[in-house]
Amino acid sequence: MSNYFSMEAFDYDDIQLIPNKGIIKSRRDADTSVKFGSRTFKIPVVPANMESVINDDLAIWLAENGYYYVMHRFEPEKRIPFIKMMHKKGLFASISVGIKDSEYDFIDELVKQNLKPEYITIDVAHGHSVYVIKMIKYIKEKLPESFLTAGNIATPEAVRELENAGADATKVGVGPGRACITKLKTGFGTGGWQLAALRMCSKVASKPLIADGGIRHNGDIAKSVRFGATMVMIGSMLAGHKESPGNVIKIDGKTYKQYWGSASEVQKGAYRNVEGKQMLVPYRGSIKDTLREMQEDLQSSISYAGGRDLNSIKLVDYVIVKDNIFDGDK
Ligand SMILES: NC(=O)C1=CN([C@@H]2O[C@H](COP(=O)(O)OP(=O)(O)OC[C@H]3O[C@@H](n4cnc5c(N)ncnc54)[C@H](OP(=O)(O)O)[C@@H]3O)[C@@H](O)[C@H]2O)C=CC1
Ligand SMILES: Nc1nc2c(ncn2[C@@H]2O[C@H](COP(=O)(O)O)[C@@H](O)[C@H]2O)c(=O)[nH]1
Repeated sequence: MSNYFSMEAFDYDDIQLIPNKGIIKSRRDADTSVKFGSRTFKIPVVPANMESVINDDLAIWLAENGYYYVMHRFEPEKRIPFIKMMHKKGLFASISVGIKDSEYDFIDELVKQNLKPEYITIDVAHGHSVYVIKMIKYIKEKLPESFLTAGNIATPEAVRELENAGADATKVGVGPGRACITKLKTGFGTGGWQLAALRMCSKVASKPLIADGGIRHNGDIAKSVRFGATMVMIGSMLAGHKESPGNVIKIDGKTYKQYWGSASEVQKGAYRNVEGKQMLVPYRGSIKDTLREMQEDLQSSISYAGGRDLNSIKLVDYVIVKDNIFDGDK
């Protein structure tokens, strides 16, 4: 068992990365692309696989425009038509599954229909579980060509066990999400120290990690890359767009969109094992502008890191400046 007591706990707001001598003439020369599975994507960012963040139209747009996506699993009967639709359009299919018995039938049905989604994500709250390990083994046996991500987890032990079971990537983050109340309801998770948890997991990971939850500023993407993330999953910051599934709400002349947790009462339709809430996020226009700005900011990060691509960010020094980073206005 690791000794977590001696671990330095810090989060995104406690860290600043230290610049190196720049070697590129323009930020436009910085390459933000990332390989994940057999494909290369424009930026290491993926919208959360939540019903309030992604839908069919957005998945199509993301796949067509060089971005990674993961469709949510909350309309299970639509997954097979979704895979067929994406493949008919010549696009990759990336779906989520759970671990209940019916999900084994779903995998069997994919095999029966010879449907091979390029990416599968096992999406459960407590990913370090014998039932997740069982599902990983089943999927890798039945659909060995699909790139399989498993999560969510919080510890190096979990990374090792899920990788050893056959996962091609693991997803780190239990409780740091904006719509999350896991930390309050259960007392568990990486809320408040997600970045340190990511660093700890990256020390043992031999396959890609996805940092999931807690991103509040574009600079947090570069910080995630510095501490070991290949991909960064984002919910609340990508839920307020015209393309986002939530309803538009106007209050006192300001426009918002609804964002709800996947373990919220709204999602579950019942108040049972609720670990999420519904909230409003500011309306932000088109997602393509937000993703473009994320790419530009990441290009600046690469320049400050003194390199030409994302690898340069992984090597920079950093300082911990606890409770000292303000946005200039506070
Ligand atoms: N990243 C995060 O911090 C969190 C994310 N979520 C998201 O909410 C959605 C619903 O999650 P989840 O409740 O796992 O989905 P499910 O309702 O599909 O539950 C997964 C399965 O695991 C069982 N289970 C056993 N222990 C736990 C546990 N501690 N937490 C959850 N399930 C457990 C459940 O049984 P039973 O219901 O009978 O216990 C169920 O069979 C997912 O999309 C998940 O990613 C939810 C919470 C935290
Ligand atoms: N504890 C809970 N976590 C949830 C729930 N629904 C989603 N999530 C996780 O949050 C991230 C997104 O985080 P954000 O900080 O970018 O908003 C998402 O990918 C899930 O891992 C929930 O109901 N409870």
